[in-house]
Amino acid sequence: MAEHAARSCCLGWDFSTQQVKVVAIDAEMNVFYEDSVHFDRDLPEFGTQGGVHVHKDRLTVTSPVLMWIQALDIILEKMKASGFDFSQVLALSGAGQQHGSIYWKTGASLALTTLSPDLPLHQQLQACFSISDCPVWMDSSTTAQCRQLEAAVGGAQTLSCLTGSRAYERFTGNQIAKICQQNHEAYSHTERISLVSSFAASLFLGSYSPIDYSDGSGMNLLQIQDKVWSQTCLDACAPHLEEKLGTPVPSCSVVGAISSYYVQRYGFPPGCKVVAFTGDNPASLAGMRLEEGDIAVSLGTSDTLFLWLQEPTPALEGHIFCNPVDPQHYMALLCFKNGSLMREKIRDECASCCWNEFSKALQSTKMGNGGNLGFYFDVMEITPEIIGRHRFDAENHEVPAFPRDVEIRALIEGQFMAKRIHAEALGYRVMPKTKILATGGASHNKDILQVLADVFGAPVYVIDTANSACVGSAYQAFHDLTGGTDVPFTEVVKLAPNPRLAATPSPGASQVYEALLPRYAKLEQRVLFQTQRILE
Ligand SMILES: O=C(CO)[C@@H](O)[C@H](O)CF
Repeated sequence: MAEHAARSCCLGWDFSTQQVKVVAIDAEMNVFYEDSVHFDRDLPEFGTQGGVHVHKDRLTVTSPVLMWIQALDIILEKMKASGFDFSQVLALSGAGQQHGSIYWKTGASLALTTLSPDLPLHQQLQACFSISDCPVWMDSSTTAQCRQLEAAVGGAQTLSCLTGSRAYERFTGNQIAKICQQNHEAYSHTERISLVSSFAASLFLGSYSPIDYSDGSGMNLLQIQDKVWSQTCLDACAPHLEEKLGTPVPSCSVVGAISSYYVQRYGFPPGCKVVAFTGDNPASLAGMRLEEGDIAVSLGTSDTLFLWLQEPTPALEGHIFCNPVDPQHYMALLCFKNGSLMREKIRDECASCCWNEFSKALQSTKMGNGGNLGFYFDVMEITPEIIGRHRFDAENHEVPAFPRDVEIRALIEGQFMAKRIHAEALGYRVMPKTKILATGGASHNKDILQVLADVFGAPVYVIDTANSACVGSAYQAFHDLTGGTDVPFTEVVKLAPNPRLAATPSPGASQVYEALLPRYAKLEQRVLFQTQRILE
């Protein structure tokens, strides 16, 4: 890569499932450098697939912590070889895949604080971990621990109100409980437990970084209203846990200056600030510059909704996290498993495998689809737990089939009505200034986006979120440089490129869907009840 002109900047890191990524952003919010190290391709000696090891039980999923450290060594050397001017880095922050946990062995802090600039990190830290293969978010082996935790606090809804989510297998508290129960020797020789985000921050700090409120909200351990650990949850998971976790901090906190290791080995300025790292989804919310009342819809293999909430109503579906940008507010995450795979199936069955035909069907059918409603879940849905295809006519009679064009509209209207209904159940409300930010594969189809705008009654914008977690982390670094919460985040990032308007609500859309949404909600409950009876 060409020699870079010296310009003050911030770095944004992302320690994601499959790679470590970095972007450099200048004061005009331009991304002028990006790089990545792909675990499977660049570190084949660890033998991961998609950055993880899926164990024989098909439930346990881990990643080797030394792989993450070696990836950081490689990416820093790549930046150095490319002539990147580290002396211009004013601050850095980052993100990590949520829920993963790292177990620092007793005495590891000494190695972390006395790093020699003559050696790479991985050679100096290889004896610092009591668990070498760390559980990550794809793990689903802790169902027993989830039930124990919910029982200890008084049930799933109580846990959700306390920590923002009912117990989920991937959530860190349940993972720690499993390690404490099944590998107590390792647990007792652990002096610090980090999330992937705070682990990465610790590498740059040269000491243990605290866990931030947002990523800490993904553990089933943090009281999201008071922003302190729930002693009941800690005690239910493992003994002496609070001392191993440290005290959580606001997501836009400076946690220290960069370790002298990076000053001497790479030329970072001694005053380079390290801003608390957070989870990849909270960082993406910052990267998409979501504001109060906005909603981000990622239309991918599974569909994910990011919501900005002032007053959340925790439920048994979805997740409420502390907001990474405004410590007084919250964010929510809703995952819908039957996303683009379902859209592609109906395209193949009803539009001759052709997106243009699919779009023509949406153009030729009216909003509300003549009262026909459909539920399309070829794999067990997460939100809510329904499986199968269920179609209803205008009189709520279940019918075996729809004409092709009606089927296509019923799929898309149903997917978006479900999103609105479950978002509103978490406390979300469409506001006059609401923007919908669409991203992911299906956001390239303007007819699908038109239905999204009509169902929500709000304008739809499209944004590129390829590096949203990295970019959001760099924005956070800048935010802290310019005064932290004293200066609105939106003010700091106002020069960033704006999203493109793609669709606005059709005339009469709100009347149509205000009438249809309650019907859809009632029929969803009916189908949910049917599914639960079948599964019993
Ligand atoms: O489990 C998740 C969120 O709850 C995933 O989005 C991970 O953060 C992906 F790394």
